Amino acid sequence: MQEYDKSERYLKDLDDGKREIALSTDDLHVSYGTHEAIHGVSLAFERFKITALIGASGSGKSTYLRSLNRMNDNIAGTKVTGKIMYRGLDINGNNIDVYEMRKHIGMVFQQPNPFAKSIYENITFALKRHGEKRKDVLDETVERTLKQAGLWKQVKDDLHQSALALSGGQQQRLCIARAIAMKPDILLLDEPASVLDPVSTATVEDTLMELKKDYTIVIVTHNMQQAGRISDYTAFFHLGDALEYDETRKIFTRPKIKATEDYVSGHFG
Ligand SMILES: Nc1ncnc2c1ncn2[C@@H]1O[C@H](COP(=O)(O)OP(=O)(O)OP(=O)(O)O)[C@@H](O)[C@H]1O
Repeated sequence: MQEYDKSERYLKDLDDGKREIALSTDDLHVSYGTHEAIHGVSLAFERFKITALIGASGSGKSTYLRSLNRMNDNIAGTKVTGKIMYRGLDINGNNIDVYEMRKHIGMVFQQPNPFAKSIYENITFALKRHGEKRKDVLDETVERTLKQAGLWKQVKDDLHQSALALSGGQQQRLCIARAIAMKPDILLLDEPASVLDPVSTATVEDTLMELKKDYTIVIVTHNMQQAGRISDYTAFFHLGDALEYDETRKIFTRPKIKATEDYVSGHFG
């Protein structure tokens, strides 16, 4: 593994007062038992932009992403310290209603994971759990989210069919529709296209480009072309640190540090 100088960090300070920051972390550390996987990462995510988290396997991208809406709370023995700031609130605090917070910060996972229910039920599940019974509101949500996820035309006549009958790419777009049904501010996606074929990947990418009009998106991806195609900003993770963070075109054309250059040019391993 290539050596690197930990002091060598080029983290663009987006939080300069000129942009609207939707979410940020300040000195975030994450440990699994005695193993610290994230060593104090401070990043700010601009509103209505797509930020890609890239880096080699095991560099901590998923661990960091999962922290952003406290999914690591579900893993026994995990400790997260540092601040996660959302709307002026440290959502890593003890007094946070995590369930409520996740309505604002939604997540889509690598494997499409629709419930074994109909397309309609998948999308309306959380709303109904929150007490919404009005059919017109539920119908409107189903249509709106499926349109935003680019799936409406394909499934509008089959809304009461099982979601499990959809293709992998369609299932993933349904999971995106489900994630936006609660109208979150922020969408976290952990390699949402890595198990999909190129055509489905392209449709998911198109969907994300559409969604950034309304949502702030943070996406983990191993696919450099994908990061280059869809993201505005890119953070390069290396051995549990964010080493470089800048506009994507700069990360890909003029990275400031060698570890980033090696990774984006495929010379890293
Ligand atoms: N649930 C867990 N329990 C213990 N250790 C974990 C757990 N999840 C991740 N780790 C460890 O944390 C470190 C970072 O892993 P993480 O999955 O966040 O990296 P990653 O960059 O997302 O990797 P990949 O690209 O392979 O998904 C690794 O050393 C990994 O072994």
